[in-house]
This record gives sequence, structure tokens and C-alpha cells, in this order.
Amino acid sequence: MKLLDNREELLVRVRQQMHEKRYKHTLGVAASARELAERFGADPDKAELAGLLHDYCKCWPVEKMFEILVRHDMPTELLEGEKELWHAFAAAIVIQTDLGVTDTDILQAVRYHTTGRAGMSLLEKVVCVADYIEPNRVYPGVDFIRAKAMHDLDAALALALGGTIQFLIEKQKTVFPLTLTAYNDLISRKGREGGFDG
Ligand SMILES: Nc1ncnc2c1ncn2[C@@H]1O[C@H](COP(=O)(O)OP(=O)(O)O)[C@@H](O)[C@H]1O
Repeated sequence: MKLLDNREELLVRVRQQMHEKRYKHTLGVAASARELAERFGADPDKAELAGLLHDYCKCWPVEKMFEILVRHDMPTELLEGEKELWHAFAAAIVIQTDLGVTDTDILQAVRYHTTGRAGMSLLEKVVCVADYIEPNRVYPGVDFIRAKAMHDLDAALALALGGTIQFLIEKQKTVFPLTLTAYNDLISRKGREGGFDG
């Protein structure tokens, strides 16, 4: 737990796991996650830490991630699916075993930051949206999602996940089912509440 209590040492450790651009993105996600947490009533310290650790394994060799996922009995659907998704599930394991993170909220926010899932917690939503809108992100529609995230976290998340689903379809890539269920869950909840604001 010592590492988690020492911000400077933790930053060095995180920095060692990735290249410079990914580290810059990581710091951006940590800052955006803190901001979103303050805005929407999640725990800002947990949000910042989850943001800092969300891509811990992103630059690791796929073989290393695969070995960790197999050892922790991850579902076949994940192991046979898109390798791009592995880093999130691997990180949720590694930050627990190697860094001593025990907080389930943080672990789940890291685990589901790429795919989302139905019934996401507030912290999971905060970290997922932060990953889409941190200041270094550049893609069509990012400013619209940023604007949504000023007042409606669920709408921002639905837009972001919807955009990813659309992107994957255009690229004729498979869509991991958790993202579809996350999207459907957000839309159907909002439908019951009268829809998203304009
Ligand atoms: N449900 C999904 N099924 C398949 N690929 C996905 C899904 N969700 C996200 N991806 C892809 O996984 C990749 C990694 O996403 P992400 O973790 O957000 O990384 P980055 O921070 O580099 O954008 C992206 O290319 C994204 O399109």
C-alpha cells in the first residue's frame, strides 16, 4: 500500500509501463476523472486514482496480458475476442496484485473503462467518459461529448459508446457484447425517464 500513498513514486511506476504519449493521455484521464467526479458526486480521489491506473497494461505485450487473463479464468469470449480489450481486464488484476489496490469501485472502473457494461456505477461512468474526453483526445464529435459531460454524464457516455459501436461497424469489426448492453441500458433507462436533453 506504500506505493499508493506516495503519489510521486506511483507516477514513476505508471510512467514505466507506457510510452510518453500514453502517459500524457493517462494524466489527462486522471485529471478529467477528478473533474467529472467533483461535478457528478463521485469520490474525486478514487476517480483520479482509477484514471491514473486505467491504462496500466495498455502497452504491455499481448502475450503477457493473455497469460494473466488465462491465469485468472477470464471468459473465453474475452480471450477469443478483440485483443484491444484485454488491457482493461488485465489492469484490474495487475493493479491489485502488483500495486495493492483493493477498492472494488476502483478495480471495476478500471476493468470496464473500455467496454462499459449494463448497470455501470457512477465511478465506472466517470472513468469511461474521462477516457473519451480528456484534453489530449482528438476525434470527430469529441467537443459535443465534452459539452454533454458538463451536465449529463449518462448522455455523454451513451454518445461515446454509440460512437465506438458505429466506428467498429464501419470498420467491419466485431463489437464486444458488453458495450452493446451498456449502450442499450443507458438508452432504455433514459427512455423511461423521458429521454436525454437536447
Ligand atoms: N465493444 C468493443 N468491441 C471491440 N472493440 C472495442 C470495443 N470497445 C472499444 N473497442 C476498441 O478497443 C480499442 C481500445 O479502446 P480504449 O481502451 O478506449 O483505448 P484508447 O484509449 O487507445 O482509445 C479501440 O480501438 C476501440 O475502438
